[in-house]
Amino acid sequence: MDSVTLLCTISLIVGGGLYYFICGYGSAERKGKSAMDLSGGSISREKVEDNYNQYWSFFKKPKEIEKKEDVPAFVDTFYNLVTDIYEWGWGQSFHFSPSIPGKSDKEATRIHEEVAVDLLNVKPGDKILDAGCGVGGPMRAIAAHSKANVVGITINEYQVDRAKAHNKKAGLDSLCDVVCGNFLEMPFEDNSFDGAYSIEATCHAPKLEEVYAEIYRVMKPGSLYVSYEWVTTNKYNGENSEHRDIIIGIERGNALPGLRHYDQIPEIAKKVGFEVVQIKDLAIPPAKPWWDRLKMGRIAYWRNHVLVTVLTWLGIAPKGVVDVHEMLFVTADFLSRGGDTGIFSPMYMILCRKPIK
Ligand SMILES: C=C(CC[C@@H](C)[C@H]1CC[C@H]2C3=CC[C@H]4[C@H](C)[C@@H](O)CC[C@]4(C)[C@H]3CC[C@]12C)C(C)C
Ligand SMILES: C[S@@+](CC[C@H](N)C(=O)[O-])C[C@H]1O[C@@H](n2cnc3c(N)ncnc32)[C@H](O)[C@@H]1O
Repeated sequence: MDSVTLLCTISLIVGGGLYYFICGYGSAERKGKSAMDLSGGSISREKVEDNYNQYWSFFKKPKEIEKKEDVPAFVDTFYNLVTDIYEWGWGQSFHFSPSIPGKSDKEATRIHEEVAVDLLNVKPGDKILDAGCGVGGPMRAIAAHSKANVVGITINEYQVDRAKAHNKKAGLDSLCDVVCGNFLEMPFEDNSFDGAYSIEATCHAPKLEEVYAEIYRVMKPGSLYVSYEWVTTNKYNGENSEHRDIIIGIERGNALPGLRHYDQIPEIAKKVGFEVVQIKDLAIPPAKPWWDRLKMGRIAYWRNHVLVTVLTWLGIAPKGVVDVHEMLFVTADFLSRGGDTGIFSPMYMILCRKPIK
């Protein structure tokens, strides 16, 4: 073989390998978003790093994030920064679910979503609300399963565009609609929904009573609302510094203005007028650990870290994406520790009814 042929062969092998490493490798749910597409959502690429620093500045002045009016902007910035990385490394459903032996992560995710809508007793054609819908993974599973019309709301405009594109691609745009807005003041009529749900989203509200009251307002009397809440459990001890570190780590890596204890959830629901029909921590055994998926992904996260660093260095990914990825890397560890110690659950389920007056 002459040297030119040898060089071409080596370049082909190295190039092919690199292409597979960057674009091809990954589980089924990761396909669709490649590392080459990582962006800062609606933020222009030169401002990603600044916005990441701005996100952290909220935690330097913790009182800031207690101000109701500042929280939506802080959450919006967070989702501009993380949405692409979530889709690339997790899929279109931005939540956890208990592991199910013999089922893939994708199947376990879908089952967790279907459980929610099954609790709502909705009929085909009913109109239901998804408060904090992300890029619509749950919305599409729920619409396909129940044949209900789902209207999602998210504070993040980039997610609205992503969700609409996914709905269309899945052929579900006639059942699914998405609007950009704040779930603390929704652009919907009183008593207009036949049911409502939120999956790991209301934890972003500075005051849970405000989002519950708003969801209550738009629901028809007699209809049901189910939420999967992020909470601390009875195992959490505020005097224990390890516990405190884990919870602070979870709050900071997930744009949370402050985690609530699970006893507060039904109290708040009753305060806004709901009847509490059922409460259950879906993370409790015999449910299998929801954090197994995070732990099992560790090698892939290292690979992702290398990839994101190289892509930023080459100028393909915007500056700042490496920092965001690193923040999520650290968060994954805090979340796993929250699961291992049992002090935290991301799936405290509450089912409520708006009474018929
Ligand atoms: C409900 C919320 C989000 C929950 C989860 C969907 C996300 C929480 C932590 C995220 C991730 C952590 C590690 C990332 C990894 C380093 C990267 O290489 C690929 C993406 C991750 C796995 C990422 C995916 C989404 C999470 C699991 C909150 C915000 C209320
Ligand atoms: C972790 S994601 C979950 C998304 C979706 N439920 C899922 O499981 O894929 C939280 C969602 O809540 C939305 N959210 C947070 N605060 C909000 C607010 N004030 N108004 C509207 N949406 C909000 C975010 O934009 C994001 O879409």
